[in-house]
Amino acid sequence: MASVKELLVDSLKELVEVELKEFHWRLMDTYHKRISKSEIEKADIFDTVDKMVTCFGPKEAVKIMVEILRKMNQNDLAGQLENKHKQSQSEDSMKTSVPVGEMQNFLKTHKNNMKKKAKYIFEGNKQKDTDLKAVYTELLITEGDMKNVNHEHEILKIDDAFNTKKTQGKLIKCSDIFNELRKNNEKKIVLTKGVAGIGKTVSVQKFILDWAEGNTSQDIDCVFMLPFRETNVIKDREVNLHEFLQVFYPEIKELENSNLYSKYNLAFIFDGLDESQLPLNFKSETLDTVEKRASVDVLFTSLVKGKLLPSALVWVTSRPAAANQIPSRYVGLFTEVRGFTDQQKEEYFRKRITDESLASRIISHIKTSRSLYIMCHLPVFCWITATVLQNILIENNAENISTTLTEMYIRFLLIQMNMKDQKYDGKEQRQPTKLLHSNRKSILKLAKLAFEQLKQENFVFCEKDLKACGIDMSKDTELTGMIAEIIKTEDGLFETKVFCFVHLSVQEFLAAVHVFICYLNKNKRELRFFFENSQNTARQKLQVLFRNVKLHDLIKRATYKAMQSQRGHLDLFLRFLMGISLESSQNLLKGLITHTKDTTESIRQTTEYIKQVQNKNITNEASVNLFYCLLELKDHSLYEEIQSYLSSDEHSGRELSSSMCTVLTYIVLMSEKVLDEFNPKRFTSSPSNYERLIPAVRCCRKAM
Ligand SMILES: Nc1ncnc2c1ncn2[C@@H]1O[C@H](COP(=O)(O)OP(=O)(O)OP(=O)(O)O)[C@@H](O)[C@H]1O
Repeated sequence: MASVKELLVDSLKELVEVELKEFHWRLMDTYHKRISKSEIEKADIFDTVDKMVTCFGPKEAVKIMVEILRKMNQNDLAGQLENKHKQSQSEDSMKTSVPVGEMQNFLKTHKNNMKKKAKYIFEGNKQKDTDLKAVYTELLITEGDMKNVNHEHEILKIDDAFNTKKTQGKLIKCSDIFNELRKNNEKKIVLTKGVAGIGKTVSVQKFILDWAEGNTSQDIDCVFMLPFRETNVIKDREVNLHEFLQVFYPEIKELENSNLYSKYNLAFIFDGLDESQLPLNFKSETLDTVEKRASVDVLFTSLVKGKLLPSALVWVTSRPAAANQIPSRYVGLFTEVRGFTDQQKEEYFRKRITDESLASRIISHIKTSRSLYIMCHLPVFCWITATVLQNILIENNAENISTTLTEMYIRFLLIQMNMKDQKYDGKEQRQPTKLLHSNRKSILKLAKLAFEQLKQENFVFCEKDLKACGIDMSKDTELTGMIAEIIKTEDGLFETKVFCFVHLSVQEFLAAVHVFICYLNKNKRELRFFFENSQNTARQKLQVLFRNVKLHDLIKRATYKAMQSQRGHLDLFLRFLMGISLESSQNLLKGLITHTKDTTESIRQTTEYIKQVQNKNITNEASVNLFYCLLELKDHSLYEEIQSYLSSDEHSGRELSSSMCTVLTYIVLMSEKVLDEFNPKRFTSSPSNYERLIPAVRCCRKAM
């Protein structure tokens, strides 16, 4: 039986040249938003069919062709196409072992299951799941410039670069993501980047919920959500696509011989590329059939390349540093999650905290602290802040509220420990030092686990990994609130449980706690990771063990390691490590740490060092991360310096480095303030730096 494409080609072959022209004109007239004019103008019948199928999917392409042929009075041709398509569908369904009714049942059940999963946000509290709709606040997502993501940008075609730049900055709703992709061109993957905790996973969840509730993207029959952290578990297996999906969706087991992969519109969402342990080798073999087995890496790269299931849609999310692992030539739409605007921050707190007066108090409190307010553009930080401040303000009306990200995470740790004690051990609320002291062993074990796994870029662990750090699974309460079981897989007779931290940022925070405690306790063996490199001789390795490790040395090495990391997996860790070194943080951690250390001089040296690095030519991500590191050290001087450049008409008197230009742009974007006039010449005279300032132009009334 002929394929859909063959049926479509056969129909177009019947048209004479002028009729084909009319067909193209009608197609463009109605669907110009989804298919580009320039592509269709020069297309022959084969190109036209290919474009239609890629753009609309096979079923919809037939429907559209029938509709246009009817408008052209080609009723016989339209009728023939419709009948042949129906016939081929019923023949197909007879060929498969799965009757149509059963398939429809599966699709319905799957949609329902996806709805149930997407309904709640995973915040580590099994007893009290957070309802997505109750707290979901629209996020700022913009169409970005792939050029900024890909290191190979020099080889991008000029017209590609122009096309992306033209629309740069356009706002995109997560529920429209695939509609936007299809408007763009025939490439089928969306790549969304965003820093840790900015709301990538929640955006994906919101898309799924909207789809599963029948509100958007109803042309997609089936959506599969595939978090990279979970796919890592089977990364070494050889599987075909069906077997791969079955690991996450056991309900598709019976559909192996069905027409699910050939006749239905499918969307695959791969969340968290930065957590992937796949080699992502796009130059390796390519798979083009569902039946053949290959490594998970080949399956994923073939889907992205559009060779495996060419009409399926793919959405990949990633933290910025890892996003460049997908070559830009496969990306049809590139978006960036930018977090909450000032208005959205407020909206979030009002949704999350139902007691209106408490919400108002929290909002006004956050507004009084500059760094807290800036940080709150990160939704994850809003969540932690809401949890912490709610607790503090309800409990003891305290006025002295911490302001750094790190201090918020320490308080979050205290809240989770307190909740655990009250729930499982029936203990009354206790004073923080006592609370940390009594949970010391558990926290130290978790912190060790966090660091051990972070070093290896591992974000999911099995019972064996927990045991290696002395965590006893039978004492389930040890894990409560900070770590959670995510999946259970059945491997033959054995059941494997897989765990992860409640949020990746919690793992990064605990890893920093571990490293700081090792520094305090002079546990040099544990700190070797920062001082060693592969070229070290055995003697040099031994020297590390005898060296007196100074805090600013350790931080310098950690900064270097973080900037070396391809996937940026140490960025947040670095911020926490700096934050913990402050005396105020050490005081909060009393009970967990046995003694504190005066770190004033080390911190002075560290801030100086960061400012030196900021003057060098470093990546955008490193610039922004180091800017945050300074805020973590409660050093607001860079922030204030940049504000002064923005508010004055004068030349700053200082030529800003490329890194400082990035930070300036970042501050302008985050502050939401519309500048009256933006004149890059005030800050820099280097044309290459102007490029880093382009996004800031969006936020001003007049740009020079
Ligand atoms: N749009 C939103 N509305 C309300 N809360 C949100 C939103 N986006 C994120 N959050 C909150 O922030 C937390 C972190 O978000 P999410 O897990 O989506 O971040 P992420 O970008 O995927 O981070 P990572 O790269 O670390 O995995 C969520 O658990 C939720 O509490």
